Amino acid sequence: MNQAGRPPFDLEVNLRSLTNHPAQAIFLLAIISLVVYAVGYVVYQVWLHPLANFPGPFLGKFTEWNTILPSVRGESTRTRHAWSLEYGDVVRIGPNELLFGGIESVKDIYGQTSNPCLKDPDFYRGFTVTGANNVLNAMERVEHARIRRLLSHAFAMAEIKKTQPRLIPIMERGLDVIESSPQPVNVYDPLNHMFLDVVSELSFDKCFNNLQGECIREAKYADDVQNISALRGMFPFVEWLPTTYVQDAVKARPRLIQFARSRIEDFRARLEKGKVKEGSLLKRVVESKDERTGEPLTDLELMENAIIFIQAGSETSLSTLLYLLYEVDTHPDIKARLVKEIREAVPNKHAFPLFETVEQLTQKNLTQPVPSSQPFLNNVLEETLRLHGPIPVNLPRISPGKMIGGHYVPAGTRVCNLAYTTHRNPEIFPDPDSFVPDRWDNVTTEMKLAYRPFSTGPRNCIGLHLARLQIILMVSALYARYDLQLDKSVTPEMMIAADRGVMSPNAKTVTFHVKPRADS
Ligand code: HEM
Repeated sequence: MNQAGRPPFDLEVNLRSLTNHPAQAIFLLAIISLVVYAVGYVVYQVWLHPLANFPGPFLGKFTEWNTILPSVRGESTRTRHAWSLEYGDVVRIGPNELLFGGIESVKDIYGQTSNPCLKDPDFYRGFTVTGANNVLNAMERVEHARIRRLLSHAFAMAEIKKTQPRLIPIMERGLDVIESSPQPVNVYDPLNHMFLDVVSELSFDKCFNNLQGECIREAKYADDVQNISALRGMFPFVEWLPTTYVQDAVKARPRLIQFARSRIEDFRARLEKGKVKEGSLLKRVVESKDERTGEPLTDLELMENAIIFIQAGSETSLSTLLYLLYEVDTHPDIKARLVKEIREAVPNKHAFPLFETVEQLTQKNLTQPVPSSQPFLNNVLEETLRLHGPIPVNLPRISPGKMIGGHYVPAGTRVCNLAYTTHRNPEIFPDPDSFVPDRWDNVTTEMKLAYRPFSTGPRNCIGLHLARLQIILMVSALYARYDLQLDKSVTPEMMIAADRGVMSPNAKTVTFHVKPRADS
């Protein structure tokens, strides 16, 4: 007996007892192997892995949960930004994942190069409802280029301008709903419906009519499905989770497919009868043939792309417009300048402006070198997109094995550079958290590199002209027609962005007093 009153440890006796109880022995062996494997795994990941020399949070060196948990909590973008501030320009945030924060790496990750970083299939494969490819989720360069070529003509600014006779009546309807609502009015819902109506008109060639209370369920199917797209890609088993959020998305998918299919069939039927209206985006797409194969998009591809336009093109524009109105209203001097500029360009408060009327407010005046006399609306929009662009989020790519931002990154490593971080670089954008439209009077090379609300390179936003046109038209029409005043109930906390892939005001409540313009 030892001092504690226990018999001394006898290895031979213990081993003999294990041989007499094989089940216990197997269990013990399994536990020991597991512990050895776990210790070996952690030692390898932390000290011997090819990414071991990059700094970063300790958990991230050996577990994906480091990035998964902030995503599930809707805190992915702000958490990643905080890591960049804490650890520097290159951070190892996952076992096989690097987060870049400097502008040098932007072109290496997202730019047009002979050895590009392609989209991460684990992330993007969930962005399809039928399994067919669309322009957002096509991973391979050749396949993506084929779809993009077929779509790009329809999305060129010249074509987008031609859609105005179809868009403006929808926008007018949106204004009517806002104006006729009891005041003050939460503009979130009518503007959300309006952008969904606009994008459905262009994508399916038939408006949802959300503003009139139609197709609300169908628009929600698209939203529900989108909520778990990225999660589905990374964890295919997520659909088994019995939470309402996930199960709503699972139920919505077949309904969305059925709805989209019927809309495409309806479009085909109208096309055959010559009943499709002019300025139809979908008509342009259907007419496009691949210059290599001579083939157009298949009906399944048409459907997939139409759904992606709805998902990518509504909440993004909505969020940008809401933040612009909020920032302008909370900066009275900026509001006075912007309203004056718009009312001078659009003197008739009863007419809805055409884009051509206000376009000069969005372009630099090259004959006028005095910065302070540059168009102000453009600066206000750029500054809104810098601070509140709706997709400054994780857009993961895979390194093919190359130098990125001055570091060699092995093939297969997941890489990303957040626009959220480059948009807040204090050396490029002094006083980065303040809303300062005038900073866009003097655009430096660094600002051009850092600023990418629509991303950059071959996978940048195909809808950027449409986004700009509809936001500029709405801002111009709102300030030309109305005296707007933010209601006191709207607090900065309510405007903090919810982060669900698209960032938009979390409270979904942005209340304004909207009165017809007082002056003549
Ligand atoms: C202010 C509004 C918008 C912003 C800030 C925005 C931003 C972006 C960004 C950052 C990307 C890159 C996504 C990635 O790499 O995964 C993107 C891609 C895309 N956007 Fe937008 N977007 C806006 C509006 C629109 C609109 C109105 C549409 C169409 C109706 C649209 C359709 C798309 C599509 C289809 C892609 C995928 C392009 C590709 O991979 O080739 N977006 N957008």
